[in-house]
Amino acid sequence: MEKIQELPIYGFLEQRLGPSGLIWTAVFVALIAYLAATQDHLINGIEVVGLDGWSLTWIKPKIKFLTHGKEIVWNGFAQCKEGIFQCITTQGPEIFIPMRYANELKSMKDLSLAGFTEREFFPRYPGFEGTAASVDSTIVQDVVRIKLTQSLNLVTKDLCEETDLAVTETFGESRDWKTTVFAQTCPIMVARLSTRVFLGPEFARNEKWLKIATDYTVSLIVCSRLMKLIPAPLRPILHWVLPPNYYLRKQASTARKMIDAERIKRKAEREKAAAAGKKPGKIIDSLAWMEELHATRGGKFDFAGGQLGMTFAAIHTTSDMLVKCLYNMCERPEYFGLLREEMVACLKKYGWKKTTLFEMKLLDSFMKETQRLTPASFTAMNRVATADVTLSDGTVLPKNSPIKVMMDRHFSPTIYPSPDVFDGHRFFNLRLQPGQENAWQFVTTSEEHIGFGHGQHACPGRFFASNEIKIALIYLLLKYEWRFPEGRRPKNLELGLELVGDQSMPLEYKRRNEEVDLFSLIE
Ligand code: HEM
Repeated sequence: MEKIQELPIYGFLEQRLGPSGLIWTAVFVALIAYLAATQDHLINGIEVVGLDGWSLTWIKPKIKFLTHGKEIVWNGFAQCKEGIFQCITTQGPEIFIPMRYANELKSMKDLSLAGFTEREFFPRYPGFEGTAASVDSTIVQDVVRIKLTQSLNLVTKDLCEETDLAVTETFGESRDWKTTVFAQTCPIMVARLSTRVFLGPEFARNEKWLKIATDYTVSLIVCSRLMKLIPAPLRPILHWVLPPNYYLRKQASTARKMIDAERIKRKAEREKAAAAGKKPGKIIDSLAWMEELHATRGGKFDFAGGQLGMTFAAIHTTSDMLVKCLYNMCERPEYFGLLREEMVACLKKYGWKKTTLFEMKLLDSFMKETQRLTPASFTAMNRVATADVTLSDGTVLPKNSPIKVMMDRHFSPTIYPSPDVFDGHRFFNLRLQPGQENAWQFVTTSEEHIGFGHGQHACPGRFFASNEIKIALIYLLLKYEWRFPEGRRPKNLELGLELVGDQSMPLEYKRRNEEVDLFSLIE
């Protein structure tokens, strides 16, 4: 300190600012230096696009990305060699890679999805347990990939039963036109259907749980976005005082109490059955599968976090797809007749089976086309490189760099003629080509369609989601007529590269006579 006091500048500043002003200036300078030293740096060797100049915290380009993300990324793709570039997204500098690399990237062991989750969804902070569970263990992924997918036949009956109840309770029996903001009612309906399979009928009808199941995802996304805007060194302090984070912690803690109580109840029932020398009744739901995998694998596992994680992955993604499908049908009402015809023919022929849903190929094509043009995000396969990764063209993705694959091929005229035009029959027709029957299903991922990602981490819940969406649409279309109110069309919300179905669009609906008695078909 004595040395500093000897400097001529010290005397000058003390005279100008006074002793307390001097201390505040020193604190301010130290903070700026700290922020500059800890901020994300541009990635070496990768072309930069969309940047107007250097910035200390990237706050300006981060905000610009929220409003102009798609434009920045599409321009970068057109401008840069091999279409690979970096730009500042809401999360700092990230590398964008065209879809033709999807096969090359899909199983690279040095590209980590957990690394992306760490970076994007803050699993180490309280309240974010829903993302921590899938970073610290693979139980959630395996429950979905193995147990749920193998049990699709078993859970179809439960799904139909719950959909029947939920749709009737939500939309009623009126033969007069009524109005609903479907994007608001849909997540609650999807939460109920999914919860029936994740946690059983009691939870599916428990309003407290359904509120958590629908709200937690929204809270988690809001908190993650907010945290991303805050410079990294300030996050460990500021997250405690941000009101959305407080709400997120509260939701996670309520979920924990409910899941813990359910586990205790199930354990007591197992013990009671054992004491009576009986075999405990078999429960078929995701909590039971988590218990089963945990018992064989051992180690620590957060069951409440696991359930929140499933909810986070499943509900808003599925609901958004349903909303966009129904908007696309109202936009092209001729499809209502065509789709109903297919649904009725399949149901009459097969009843409620997994094959019934597989045979609804026009519906499947309509869903895949909806996802091609209006995916939840215009990028997928989000990863972080855990070592330097060299691509076939020689491009090096440096260790620790975050990467995203752009959905550019979804809009390529060589793969999809008239790519900007919605064609509900597009994938139906592609599947008619010899040898292509399974290549263009809604659940198939490829270098030409990455709506569910691709490769090792491709969405394991897509088989369940496909069935759930089809069953919901069967009930919604066979039981009700749907239309847009006069003169109104939905406007999807674009935020960065994300695309959410219009949240305030009213839809008109009225009860119609279904051609088959859906309830009596449930075996
Ligand atoms: C239409 C609905 C859905 C869409 C659009 C969707 C989309 C995605 C995407 C794009 C990924 C990342 C894939 C990648 O990085 O390669 C993903 C991962 C995942 N999804 Fe889905 N998803 C949906 C429904 C579901 C459902 C219903 C579940 C659970 C039942 C689920 C569970 C998961 C899980 C656990 C992961 C992480 C996989 C891993 O860590 O390897 N998703 N999903």
